[in-house]
Amino acid sequence: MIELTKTGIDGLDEILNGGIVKNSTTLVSGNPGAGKSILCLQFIYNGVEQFDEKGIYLTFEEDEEDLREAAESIGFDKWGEYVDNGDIKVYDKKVLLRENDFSSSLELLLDDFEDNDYDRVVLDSLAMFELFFENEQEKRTYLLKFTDILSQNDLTTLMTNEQGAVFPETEIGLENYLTDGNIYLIQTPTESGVNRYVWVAKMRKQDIETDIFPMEISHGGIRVHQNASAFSMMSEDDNPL
Ligand SMILES: Nc1ncnc2c1ncn2[C@@H]1O[C@H](COP(=O)(O)OP(=O)(O)OP(=O)(O)O)[C@@H](O)[C@H]1O
Repeated sequence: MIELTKTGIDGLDEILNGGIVKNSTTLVSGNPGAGKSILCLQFIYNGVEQFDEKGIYLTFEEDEEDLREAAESIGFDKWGEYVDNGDIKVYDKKVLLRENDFSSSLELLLDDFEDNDYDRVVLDSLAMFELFFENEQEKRTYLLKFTDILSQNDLTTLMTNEQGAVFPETEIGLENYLTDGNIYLIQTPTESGVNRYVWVAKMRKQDIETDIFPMEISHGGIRVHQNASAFSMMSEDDNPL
């Protein structure tokens, strides 16, 4: 029986057929503003709030204070409280870049994994590997090592991946092979704002709904509509954007 980690995100667990496979690494791809960070914050926040599961958030883009502000402004009101009491551990760019090579950061993390019983990890973003390694071969080796360590420590991980194009690119990068799951967040501009969609393209060992489903971002985070018509039925006033 495959164990699943629920995201707690309305509609997403349903299209994932229950949740993300436990101990797996899933790539969350999308262009800027598509909602990658919000999905990841929500995954970690819901872990503590709904499932009593501790989480680690690794970010190279922001510092802890900014992340706290972003989380609380979207409605994850107790984010700061959870960080302060240790249910959520944030490794921000100040901490991660203080170590100037990846092995030192990795050791720091390993010690923490051993000392604490975490369940969920977010890495925002995969582009950090570009920062540490210029050499493609070295990048691959460490990425593989990193995903192995995560899985050995029973961690369910989301990694974000910045995409240039609005629609998923057809060229499949190495990171897609190294990860167990692939979630794409897509946004398309409309006259009044933007339409948002989620596409779970892959989830190893799981029978998933591979259609593209509409989603929205509003106070409280992401909600996925399982019925494609739900989005078009929303009135302009209901549209958060
Ligand atoms: N309270 C809110 N209500 C509606 N939409 C919101 C709210 N807060 C943020 N958003 C939307 O969420 C999007 C930001 O999402 P997020 O930061 O997760 O994107 P991202 O994919 O991580 O982008 P980047 O790669 O630039 O960090 C923005 O497009 C913003 O319009």
